[in-house]
Order: sequence, then C-alpha cells, then structure tokens
Amino acid sequence: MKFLNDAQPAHDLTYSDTFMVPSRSAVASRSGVDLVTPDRVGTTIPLVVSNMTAVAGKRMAETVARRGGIAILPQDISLAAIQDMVSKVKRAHTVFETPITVNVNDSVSTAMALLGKRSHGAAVVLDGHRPVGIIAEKDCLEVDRFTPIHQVMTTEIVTVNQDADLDSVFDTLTTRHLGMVPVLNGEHLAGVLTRKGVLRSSMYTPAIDPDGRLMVGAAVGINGDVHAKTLALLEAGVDVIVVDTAHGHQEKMIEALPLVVAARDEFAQRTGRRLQIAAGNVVSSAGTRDLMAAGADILKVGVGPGAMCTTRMMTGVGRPQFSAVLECATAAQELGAEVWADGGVKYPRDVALALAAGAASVMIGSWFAGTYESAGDLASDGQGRLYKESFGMASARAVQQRTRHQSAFERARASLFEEGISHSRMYLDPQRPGVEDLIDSIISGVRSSFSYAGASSIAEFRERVIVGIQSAAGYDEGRPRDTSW
Ligand SMILES: NC(=O)C1=CN([C@@H]2O[C@H](COP(=O)(O)OP(=O)(O)OC[C@H]3O[C@@H](n4cnc5c(N)ncnc54)[C@H](OP(=O)(O)O)[C@@H]3O)[C@@H](O)[C@H]2O)C=CC1
Ligand SMILES: Nc1nc2c(ncn2[C@@H]2O[C@H](COP(=O)(O)O)[C@@H](O)[C@H]2O)c(=O)[nH]1
Ligand SMILES: [K+]
Repeated sequence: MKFLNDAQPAHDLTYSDTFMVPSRSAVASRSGVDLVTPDRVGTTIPLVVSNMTAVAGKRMAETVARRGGIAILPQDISLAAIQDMVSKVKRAHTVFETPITVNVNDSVSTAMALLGKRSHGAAVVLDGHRPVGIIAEKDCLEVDRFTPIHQVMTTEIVTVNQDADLDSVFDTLTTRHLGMVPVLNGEHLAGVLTRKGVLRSSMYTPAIDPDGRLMVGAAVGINGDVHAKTLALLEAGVDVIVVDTAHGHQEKMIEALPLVVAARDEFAQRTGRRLQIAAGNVVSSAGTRDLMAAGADILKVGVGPGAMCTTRMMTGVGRPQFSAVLECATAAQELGAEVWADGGVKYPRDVALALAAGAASVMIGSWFAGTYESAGDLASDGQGRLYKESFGMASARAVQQRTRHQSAFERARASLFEEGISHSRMYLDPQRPGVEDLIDSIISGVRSSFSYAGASSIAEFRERVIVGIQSAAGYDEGRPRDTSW
C-alpha cells in the first residue's frame, strides 16, 4: 500500500478518514478477482464472523462457510453446545441449504416461530421423513395459531433430485415462479435450493476442511485450563482456534498462547492436520511481535472500533482502526504472519480498506447480528420493522453469563468492568435481510475495489493500492442522497 503523494499521515486514521485512488487496470472483469485469503485458514473470501453470542451460532456458521467465509463460535458457550454446533455444521451440505422443517401435525404457531430463522421465507413440511408440503408466512395469516399445518400448507410441491444440475434447477425455479425447491435423495429431504442460492453456488467456493465439510472456528479465553479447552475444541472438529481477550498484549495471554500451541501440535501429530491459531486483540507492532513470538499465526487487530464496544469511551484506550491494521499487518508480514481486522465495519468500503491496510481477513459482528441467520430471535418493533437484539461480549449481560459458575462476590466484582452494550437493536435491512445478502454486497464491493486498483488477488491489491486521506466533507461527498437537499 502507498499513501497518495507519499503523504505520511500526522495522526492515526479510521476507515472513514481514508479512500482509494483508481489506477490503470488490466483486470477485465470483476468476476475475475480472486479473494482467497492468505492466512492459511482455508477461507475463499476474506470474511470472519465475530465470536459474539448474539451473532455466531450454527446457522450463521453453516451459511457463511457455504459462501467461503468462517464463523467463530464464542468462548462463552458450553463445550457440549460447541460439539453439537460443530457436528451440525459438518453435516450440512456444501451446496444445498439447510431447510426449516416442521411436521404435518405441528401447529401454525410452531411454523411462525421458526420461519424467521432462515431467509427462505418458507418451511418444508414433513410426514415422517417425507416432504409433503411447504408452508410460508402468507399461509399463516388470518388463521388460528393452533391450526395444524396440514390444513394450510401448499401440497402441490415441486421437488428436484439431488443429482439434478444447477442450471436446470434454476430454470425450474424461474419458470414455475418458485421461491425454493426441496432437494430429494430418494424419498429423503437432502436440502433446499433457491434461485439466489444456485447463483451464489456458481460465484462462491465453500470453505471446506480436508474431508470436504464446511469449516467453523471457535474461541478460547485465557483463563482456566487453556490446554484442555483447546484440545476439546480440536477434538470437536473446529478448523481454527481464536485466543481472544480484550487486552491481548498482556502477560497472561503470552503465557496462555504456548499452551494453545502445544495442544494444536499434539493434535497435528495425531491427525496430520496443523491448524492456525489467531490471537488478540492488539493494535501495535510491539503487541503483534510479542504474540507471534508466543506462537500466534494470525493476529487479531482492533481495540475499541466495535459497534457494541464502549472501551474507548470508558478508558480512552484503543486506536483508529485503519492505522492499527496497517501497523500490525506490516509487523506481522515482516515475520511471515497475517492479521485479521476486527471490528468497526459498517459498509463494504470498510472491508476493502482493511484489506488495503494489509488485513488477510476482516471480522464482522454487529452488522451480521441484524440478519435471519444470527443467533438471536427475530423481533418486531411498533412499526413492524424486524430486528435482532445484540450485545457486546464485555457487556454486563455477557459477563453475567460468562461468570455464572463463579461466586456472587466474583461476579459482582467482574460486573464493575463492563466495556460493552448489553441491549441494542440491529434492524434487518428489508433489501438484505439474510447474511448472504450482506456478503453479496460486501464481496461485490470488494471485487470492484480490486479492479479499480488493477489487482486480481489480495497479494496484488496490497502491492498496488493507493490510499488517500480525506476530510469529513470528503467522506460526506461520497454518501448517496435518497432525498433532495
Ligand atoms: N476488541 C475490543 O476492543 C474488545 C473486545 N472485547 C471482547 O469481549 C470479550 C471478553 O473479553 P475480556 O473482557 O478480555 O474477558 P475475559 O473473560 O476473557 O477476561 C480477560 C482476562 O484478562 C484480564 N485483564 C487484564 N487487563 C484487562 C483489560 N484491560 N481488559 C480485559 N481483561 C483484562 C482479566 O482480569 P480482570 O477481569 O481481573 O481484570 C481476565 O483475567 C472478548 O470476546 C473480547 O474480544 C472486550 C473489550 C474490548
Ligand atoms: N470493547 C468491546 N468490544 C467488543 C465487545 N463485544 C465484541 N467486541 C469486539 O467487537 C468486534 C466486532 O465488531 P463489530 O463492529 O463488527 O460489532 C468483536 O469481534 C470484538 O472484538 C464488547 O462488549 N466490548
Ligand atoms: K465503538
């Protein structure tokens, strides 16, 4: 990366302070841009879903991995729940989407409660294991909540065989005006396909493990038996370990990392698979180097940019994120490591700028909280707008949950150090209510950024991109206006 006119900034920069200047480009098509990440995790797009309880669960993990990213399951969840989630992600199909299923004898209220869990807008109705109908929200309007589903479902359903080619499935969906089709393996339901899903399968490459199953990561904290916790996550089948704490550049982290590395190496010796270890959060080259020396392969960068984060207002500590990523990525790459830019992403441009600063991948939490696939339950406000509740992992709410096994005194003490928001509403964008809709917009934005820079890969983008510094008026000029002024 070069600064425009070689102007070294006099102060630290946020994503909003920066812009990229187009260069002469030989990239003929945005579709030709390859976004495979250089962090050796195995993702094919540079997106990681934050380990936040309100965001990353099994539906998020499966959906994001199918499009080439990865979600990190939070450290606050019990091992049994992690094992269950990982096994569900690993059983999910890499092309067919996992449907919502209900039983013919379930009530309409059951279907209504489940429809908001995925973006299909409909559930497949099963009689035993056999699909016999489809139920959508429109079928549930103006009927009694206790009505059995078989009385209101659509029974004339079109299905496709699992061996059908995707082009013909797309044609079937288009000509029959269908939102989705169940995919059958014999009589059994193997998944569903939607028009957008078929298109996406032609544009994205799933993030898969050596056995061809979708990838998922998990986080571990720095307290307790870190070695045993890491081994348990590895045994559960996770594909990357994230050692996560607010202040990553602390000695407890430097002591914990070698324990994580030892567990990873033991696992590698037994299975032949050596996974990457991400650790953070840091915002300086000194922090980067110390955590690398302690064994981190990937550094997680960001203190205070997160949408749920009150650290900067509580403590004054942190660092504007563009500069933090730039400094840490430069230090990491000198020694053969990579960084993830963690937090503060609100627009596709922020992802492109994080990559310009040298990130190998970008972590997103709150933006993805406002989607069907995030972990929370869908709610509706007074005006009928749909939202999900989100909260920070250092909020009173998360700390209470995390410390539930400690003494009342310990819990009260921990609650004094709250550095996050406990309740926030993340509204679903009516145009982009599913996480894949957001991924589409991010990835199309980033592919386009790359083509403006004349880069067809992350390595080339880093090499070629020219970054300028703008005033608040410069940023404002770039915003679209949806009303006259
Ligand atoms: N990226 C960011 O800006 C931030 C992210 N978070 C996220 O919140 C979650 C919880 O993290 P965390 O609060 O570290 O909780 P943890 O439960 O992981 O505790 C971290 C440990 O580090 C000790 N510690 C020492 N100094 C600090 C410090 N300044 N901040 C926090 N811990 C410190 C704590 O001791 P003691 O409690 O006794 O002080 C505790 O033992 C994580 O997912 C983290 O990523 C939280 C804040 C900022
Ligand atoms: N200071 C805090 N930081 C938090 C908290 N919960 C999460 N986080 C960090 O934010 C990012 C996600 O950023 P976003 O802008 O996409 O939401 C996450 O990965 C953590 O590093 C918190 O309670 N306090
Ligand atoms: K913030």
